[in-house]
Amino acid sequence: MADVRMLSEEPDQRRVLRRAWPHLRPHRGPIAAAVAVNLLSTLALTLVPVLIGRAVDRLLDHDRDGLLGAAGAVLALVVARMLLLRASEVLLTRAGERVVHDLRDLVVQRLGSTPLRFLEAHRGGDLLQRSTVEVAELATFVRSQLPDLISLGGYLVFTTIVLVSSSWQLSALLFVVFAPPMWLLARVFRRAAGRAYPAEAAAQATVAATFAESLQAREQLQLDGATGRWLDRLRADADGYHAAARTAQRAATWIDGTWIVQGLTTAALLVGGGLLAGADVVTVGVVVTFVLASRDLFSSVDDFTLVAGELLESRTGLARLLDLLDATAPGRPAAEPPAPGSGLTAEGVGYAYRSGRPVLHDVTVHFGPGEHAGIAGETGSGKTTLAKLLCGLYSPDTGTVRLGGADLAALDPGELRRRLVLIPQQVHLVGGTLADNLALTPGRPGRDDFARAADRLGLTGWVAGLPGGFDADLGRRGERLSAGERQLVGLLRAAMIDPEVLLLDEATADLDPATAHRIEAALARLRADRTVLVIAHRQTTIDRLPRVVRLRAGRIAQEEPCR
Ligand SMILES: Nc1ncnc2c1ncn2[C@@H]1O[C@H](COP(=O)(O)OP(=O)(O)OP(=O)(O)O)[C@@H](O)[C@H]1O
Repeated sequence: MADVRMLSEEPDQRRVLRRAWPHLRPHRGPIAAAVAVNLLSTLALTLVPVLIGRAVDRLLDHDRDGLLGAAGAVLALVVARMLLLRASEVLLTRAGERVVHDLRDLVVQRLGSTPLRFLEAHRGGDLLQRSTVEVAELATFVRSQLPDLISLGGYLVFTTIVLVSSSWQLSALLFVVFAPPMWLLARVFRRAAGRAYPAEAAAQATVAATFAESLQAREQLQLDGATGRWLDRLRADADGYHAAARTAQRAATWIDGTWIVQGLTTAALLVGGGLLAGADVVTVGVVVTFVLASRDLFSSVDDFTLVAGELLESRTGLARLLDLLDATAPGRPAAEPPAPGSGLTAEGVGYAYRSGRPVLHDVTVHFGPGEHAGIAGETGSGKTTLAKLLCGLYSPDTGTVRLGGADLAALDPGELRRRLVLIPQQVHLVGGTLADNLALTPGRPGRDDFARAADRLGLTGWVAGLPGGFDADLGRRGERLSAGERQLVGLLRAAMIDPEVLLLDEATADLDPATAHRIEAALARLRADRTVLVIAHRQTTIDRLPRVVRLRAGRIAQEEPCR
């Protein structure tokens, strides 16, 4: 079995920003502008305590004009800060939303074109969590926390510069009393949160996956009377999530220690500042500036630790999303499309769903252009698997499938889907009308195309018989149609795509004679100028086919002579 790159529950959290850079680069201009405006607004805020300190010194000097000037400057700074902050929030949210929007598009596009083997190897809930919940959380972070995070970072830098340039002695005192314990607390929090948050995200994904599975398997679970046991599993997953969430909560309590450090620092500043002012080393205004700025600094550090928690969570989500994007990145560049009309060939093809248990062995078979043939064999002999390999839905583990000489694995996926169409046993339909389902065909076909396809396949009467015609509501996932009727929808889609090779995996469910006849008649009309391969499950079909390739336990057993 060819290796599938499995996504880890614990994503690679190193160099997340560098890995995200290719997705940020197209938006670097708006991001840089938003960050610059945000930093300007932060600078305005940082200068307020300095001006208040100056105002206090003017007051003590009985300098009335100086006092009024400082007070006016404070007012102007506050207004400027408000306007700049608002502008930066709008700019940053706009730029961030664009990045998230593009990421969402990309993940949908990658999941749509990634090999089925990758999708089958992962739990649906996990992929759902990464491609929807993780993206939504990133969008929330960009809208609500990212502007704060940038302001806080800027505020810490600007305040440090202002304080050091006002008094190095008080700055040294502030640094010695405040920085080491805060650094220690931040380190402990980071270590605890670094483990707890990914574990919480993984446990949440497990609950989503089990829940999604229970919806898919609900009928079978009820039929088997296994609902109780399944509930036990759901409960165990929920307990796991609960425990992981509590650990994450405990990690967050380290942040409370910052209150004690803040109280100690204010006391130290008041005593140290008082002594320095008494010795005329600094003015009273500088002490006021320090006390005010340090209070702002504390609340910034508080906010920073809170936002840092959100940042770590969002970083985990972004890392999980980037892992998914890396794992689903397109492979080698597409090869030149082959000229039409050289037929379809499997050369020494082997395939295994699970390691060491191949279901196809060394299958070599050629179907010429315009040939009408069947693939038959007992249940489980590998007919459906061969059909999926012949239309490029799966890539073989060994050997090659070629269309007119070109390896299907190297063809552009769009080209592949236009030239080879497989109608499976169970055609999957989406909730909505017949027209909604027919519209899910390359080239954005409209009503006229639907009507032409129906006319070409002799299905106009069948469509007219549905309540509402093309507007007939097919129910959730098309459940109002039988397996055979779903295949008619598949044939209508195929008629619009007009592929070079059409593979039909006959529905195994019992078809009513009218539907069986409609499928046969539609296939006969579709045959002209194209290779049509039928995975034949019914003897009546086998009897009608001009050539039948028979599989036994994954090998070509015999070819029945042309009739
Ligand atoms: N998605 C899958 N994962 C694992 N094993 C699979 C999967 N699909 C098919 N198989 C196994 O591969 C083997 C071949 O299955 P396949 O569906 O190709 O046979 P088939 O001849 O089309 O059978 P049928 O006539 O019942 O449709 C079977 O043993 C089946 O259990």
